[in-house]
Amino acid sequence: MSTTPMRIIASYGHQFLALTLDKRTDMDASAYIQLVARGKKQGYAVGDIVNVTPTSNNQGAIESLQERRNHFYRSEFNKQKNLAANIDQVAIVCATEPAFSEELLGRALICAEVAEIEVLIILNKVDVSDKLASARATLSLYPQLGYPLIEVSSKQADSLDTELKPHLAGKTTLLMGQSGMGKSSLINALIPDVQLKTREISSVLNSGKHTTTFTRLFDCDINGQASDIIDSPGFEQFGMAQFSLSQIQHAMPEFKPYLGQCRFHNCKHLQEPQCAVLAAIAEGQITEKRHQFYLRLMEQLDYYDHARY
Ligand SMILES: Nc1nc2c(ncn2[C@@H]2O[C@H](COP(=O)(O)OP(=O)(O)OP(=O)(O)O)[C@@H](O)[C@H]2O)c(=O)[nH]1
Ligand SMILES: [Zn+2]
Repeated sequence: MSTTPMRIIASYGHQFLALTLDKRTDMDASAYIQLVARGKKQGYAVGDIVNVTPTSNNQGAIESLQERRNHFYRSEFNKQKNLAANIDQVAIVCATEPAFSEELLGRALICAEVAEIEVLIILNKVDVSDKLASARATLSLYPQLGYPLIEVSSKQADSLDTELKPHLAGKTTLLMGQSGMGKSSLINALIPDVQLKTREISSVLNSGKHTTTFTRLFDCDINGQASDIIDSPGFEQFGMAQFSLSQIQHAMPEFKPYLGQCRFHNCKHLQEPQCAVLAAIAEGQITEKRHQFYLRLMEQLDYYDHARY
């Protein structure tokens, strides 16, 4: 039997909704096809193109996955948490208040680097003026590492028009952030009727239980260009059990010029003699803060490795 290519536009646990490639998410909810994964349980992500055998009007079985351009996920031990596939960029929402976790930001940046996906850092709630200076001070490092940083307030439409929309127009963006950073407020401001659309999806996906804790894609018009925004649940952790130490080292942009320059080829940049990374820290080319971050990641990899075997 022949299969039909479809794009996954929502996922909740092991349930998926998809649309045929000619349809948009702002059409009637009856266009959504509920998918089941056949055979070997494989992880699928919002944004994946899958080949589907229709089983009834609004249902189908996933037969295979089309090759991904990229794949963004986090993982704790063997549990893989798919966030999105085939995206142009990851936008990480931070806020002046409540304070965001720089650790989680750093981890998300590593995942994006390994997956070779562009990043945008959004500082939201810049109208909270008494917290602005400290948020800016924390984030000032990241543009130096090559990550674009913009400042917005979801309560000030002009800041979205001038700062945010030009970055989103014509692109597929995964929007992520810790709970409370204002991700939903940004999406509400960007996409009209989003709450209604979310309710429709949630009724199909989760048999009537209204939940917003699923990942879903909205195709929308931004500055006259077809754009996709993928909304993901607020996260409180960011496991990276999938990576090797070398991948992490290469995912730190300021480490890159020094890798391979140490005396020992397998240098871990801990306290080895003639370590180029440690020398760069002493010269102020790499911050102490990022080295500490790197050491914490390394410790965690050791922990995963020992716990696995
Ligand atoms: N002052 C100010 N408050 C904001 C802004 N954006 C959002 N908020 C408030 O911050 C709180 C959290 O916003 P949400 O949009 O629900 O945050 P979220 O990141 O979607 O959080 P979860 O739904 O828990 O994932 C709400 O009380 C919003 O009104 C902003 O730009 N300025
Ligand atoms: Zn070294």
